[in-house]
Amino acid sequence: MAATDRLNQTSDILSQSMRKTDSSMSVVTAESPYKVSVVGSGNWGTTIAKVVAENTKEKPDLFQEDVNMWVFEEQIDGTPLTQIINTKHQNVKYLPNIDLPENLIANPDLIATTKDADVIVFNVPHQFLGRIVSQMKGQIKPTARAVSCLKGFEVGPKGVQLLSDYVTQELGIECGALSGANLAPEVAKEHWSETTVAYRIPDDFKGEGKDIDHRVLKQLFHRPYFHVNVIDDVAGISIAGALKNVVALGCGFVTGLGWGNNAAAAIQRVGLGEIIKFGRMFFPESKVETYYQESAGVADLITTCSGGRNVRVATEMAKTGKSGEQVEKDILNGQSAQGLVTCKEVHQWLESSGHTEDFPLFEAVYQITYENVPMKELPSMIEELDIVE
Ligand SMILES: NC(=O)C1=CN([C@@H]2O[C@H](COP(=O)(O)OP(=O)(O)OC[C@H]3O[C@@H](n4cnc5c(N)ncnc54)[C@H](O)[C@@H]3O)[C@@H](O)[C@H]2O)C=CC1
Ligand SMILES: O=C(CO)COP(=O)(O)O
Repeated sequence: MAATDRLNQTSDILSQSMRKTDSSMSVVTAESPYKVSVVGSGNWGTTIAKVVAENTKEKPDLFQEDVNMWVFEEQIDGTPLTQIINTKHQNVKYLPNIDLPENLIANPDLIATTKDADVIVFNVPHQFLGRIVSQMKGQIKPTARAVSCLKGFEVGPKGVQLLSDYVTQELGIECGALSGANLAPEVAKEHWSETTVAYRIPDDFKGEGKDIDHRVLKQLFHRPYFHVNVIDDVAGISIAGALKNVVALGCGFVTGLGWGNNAAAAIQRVGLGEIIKFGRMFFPESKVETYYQESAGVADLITTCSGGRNVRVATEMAKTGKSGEQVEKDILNGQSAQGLVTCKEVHQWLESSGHTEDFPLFEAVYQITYENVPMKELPSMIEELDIVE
């Protein structure tokens, strides 16, 4: 490329990035500031609630300051967790040693937390979502909008469904998604990271200043340490977020066996291929570029396989020979490794749709986790099934 072309290209990139900064910093207001609630208070639930509450405090023209966070109540040394959060302003069990904003208010009553909300941010391990939304039915504002920060799928009689679509179907409100390379402990410590928010503007959009749109979502989630890109591809970011947890289990198996970085990289390579294939096969509306351009794609795969809970659980499974469920209990102190649930659900779906052989890594992870297939068989399972294909 000629030097002048390179110069022009650089100046294009710079002006694009300046436009990006401009739009993220433009003033966005609402006719009536939006009330935001968070459903969930685990490791990521509390971290996102912190992010959101910091923004609502700084933007009174757009959001009501107080953010309610629903907490699945439990006693910590005889004191309710909600009481500890509201007095000590720390979630001592799921996000210890992180100070939370005082305008973040913990509440054990799900309906009281969400009934007045204009924006509901869902952030619970996905095995609990069904029960939560069934309790919320008919109890929230019909005009509310939602964002799901969960990573997983709903698999049932209707096939495989995105969790955001499940929320929309069950509650009748538009639901987008937030997903990215975001290990909660790092975001909570305000170490810089990126994320992707995806949201489709619904047909009943009430207009700028009256309803949630991409600019409002950027204002809600973007922080100096948490950079947000807002796009339309809800399916792409949700598929990547759910399936990277399955790949991370595979990565943990080879790591725990002591096979080193080459093996871990091989699992991630195969995993990325299967993630993209899954998206194209079952959610053709998802965009392939989302997987490599967005934080929710390959970047999330890398961070999770480097240091997430799923890779840690699988590594420990390999080292101790214990089941995934047992290791989760032993090392996560009540947190969840979602790959254990997701690999089972993905298997159910692939089996019922006749596609197990198209996804040898996902299938191998399932068989190792639940059917006692030895981990050392993993390379040959991927290879043999590749040959069948
Ligand atoms: N932790 C992380 O680094 C990240 C997590 N995610 C995703 O966010 C979602 C939420 O994860 P975390 O907040 O980390 O949760 P977590 O893994 O910390 O789970 C603990 C939470 O589950 C709740 N819980 C336990 N039993 C329950 C029940 N029967 N009903 C309702 N809630 C119950 C606990 O009260 C606690 O709030 C998951 O889908 C996860 O994959 C996404 C990005 C980062
Ligand atoms: O989704 C995550 C990072 O983006 C967290 O991954 P783990 O659940 O494996 O910790």
